[in-house]
Amino acid sequence: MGVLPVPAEVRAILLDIEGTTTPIAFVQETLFPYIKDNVKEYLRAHWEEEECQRDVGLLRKQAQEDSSLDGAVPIPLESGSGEEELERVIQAVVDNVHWQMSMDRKTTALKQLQGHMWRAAYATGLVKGEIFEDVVPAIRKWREAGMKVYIYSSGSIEAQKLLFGYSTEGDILELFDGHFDTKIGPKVESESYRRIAASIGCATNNILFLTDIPREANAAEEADTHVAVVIRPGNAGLTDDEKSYYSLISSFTELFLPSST
Ligand SMILES: CSCCC(=O)C(=O)COP(=O)(O)O
Ligand SMILES: [Mg+2]
Repeated sequence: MGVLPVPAEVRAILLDIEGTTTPIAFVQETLFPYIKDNVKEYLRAHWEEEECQRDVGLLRKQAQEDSSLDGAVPIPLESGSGEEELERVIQAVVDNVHWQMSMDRKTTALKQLQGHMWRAAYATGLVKGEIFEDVVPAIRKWREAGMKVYIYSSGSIEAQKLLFGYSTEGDILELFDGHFDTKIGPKVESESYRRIAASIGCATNNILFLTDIPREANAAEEADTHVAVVIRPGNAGLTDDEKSYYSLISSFTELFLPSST
């Protein structure tokens, strides 16, 4: 097992979810198929609700922005009433969601709808958020050492809270000082990390960001945030250059805090 000393100026640890706290397989093989299998039925059941209409509005706006992309699926406005017209629009939303998911897009519009859909899956016990076994004990230790701990995921804040609120380790939301999603900006843009630091009330170099994705690590580093790339079973492989450039950990227990005994 390696040891990665945490720089003394670090006051907060910012965690990615998929591939960092949580197996990619859980997201790709449990959470995402639930959306694909249930989106049509969900839209039919919730169509008249304000939240659902807001989600559809966001998806429609995103579809307009995506109109020049290969295979993009537009979402028409409902023109008139009737079952057939409603089914036509719902089918367009379903096709749009499937198209976005086929490319694992991280748009806020898609992530908002997914977060709302997962509510029922978690609340009924159909799904429990999977977390690597080193995560909870390590976070408890960091917090005892005075470290703040935040989540930054492309999954919506609501989806994050469901995953950790209904996790295999129980409700562990108390372990986090706050949550960020793509509403603060995409994870591959350095400005997002400056906004997160401003929101936490610290400098970017007071933060250590743990992620499985080198592009995200690169964006954070450009903003002067400390980074380590996390290697977990099922994560995409790294190039030799990435392996030699980034600090790497395969378990949260490998982080060594200056105040750790
Ligand atoms: C937090 S819920 C499911 C995860 C998700 O939708 C996603 O896109 C994961 O992205 P991450 O930024 O956590 O790698
Ligand atoms: Mg990730």
